[in-house]
Amino acid sequence: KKQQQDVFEERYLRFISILGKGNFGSVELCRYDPLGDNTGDLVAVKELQANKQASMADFQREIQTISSLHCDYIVKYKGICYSAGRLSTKLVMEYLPYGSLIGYMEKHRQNVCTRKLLLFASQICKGMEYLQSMRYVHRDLAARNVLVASDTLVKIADFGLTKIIPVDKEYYRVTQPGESPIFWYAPESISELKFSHKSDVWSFGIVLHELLSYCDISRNPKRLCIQKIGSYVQNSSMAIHLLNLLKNNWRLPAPPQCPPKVHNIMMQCWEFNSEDRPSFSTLQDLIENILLDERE
Ligand SMILES: C[C@H](Nc1nc(-c2c[nH]c3ncc(Cl)cc23)ncc1F)C(=O)NCC(F)(F)F
Repeated sequence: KKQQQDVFEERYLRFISILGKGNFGSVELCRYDPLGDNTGDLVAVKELQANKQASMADFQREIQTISSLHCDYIVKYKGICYSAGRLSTKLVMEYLPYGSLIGYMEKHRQNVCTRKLLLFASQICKGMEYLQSMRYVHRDLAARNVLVASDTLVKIADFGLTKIIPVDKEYYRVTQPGESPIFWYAPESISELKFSHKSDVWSFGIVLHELLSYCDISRNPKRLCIQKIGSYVQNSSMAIHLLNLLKNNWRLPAPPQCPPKVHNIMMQCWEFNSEDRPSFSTLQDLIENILLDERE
């Protein structure tokens, strides 16, 4: 179905603030205010940083991806803005006022109970189930790429690394690693740059760990892995050290006060062999069952 508003005119896009910097672009908070009376909508506008090496083709693919997604648990595409001056295209998305999950947890950790964490987890699971149904592999599922729409709704965002699985294959193999977030990567992604729905499941397990750790910076996956590996190891060989740890069955330790049933789900997502990992629909049921079992 056609978006109700596809093209935004740059002259009505009022810059308010920088929301953050992504893989190769920055996202700004703007008000789209054609009437000029501040009654227009707040929007999140992503643009390619001109100097960045990432090609326009990658950004066009990101726009193609997000504009094809229609799901309550995925950040909404609103349209594009052709900025004449800079010959560049801007991606216009809905603005989620509560920001990224990391920032939200830092601020609201006190009044977020385990049930709320599991509600967020099941919503991320539903978003990933939808993404899989569209044959997309996210490749960068992490708490930093989950946005909070309200106290009871989170959405998956940042499709900059998302790829489509070819119909005749089960996985996507990338050519160059890029700035890879290896601490969220499945073993086959680290060793063979292979990405599949099952490697997204591994990353979902890491996100579950982040949620149950309330996105505590002192317990974040990168920090815990480096503590185990040793901070003297330089980046280039960090991947091989992490891979060996995973081969020897080391996994992230259960977060404090993490219910055993939830830690058990994480461990299933972290099965070394991708085919032994649950699907997102199975994960959905596992999480729902915990929510139902532990109803007061
Ligand atoms: C680079 C941008 N970074 C940030 N964005 C926002 C944000 C708040 N509210 C938002 N509403 C819609 C969007 Cl697209 C972003 C924000 N807040 C802090 C950030 F550091 C980003 O896209 N991050 C990936 C993801 F969106 F998943 F968090």
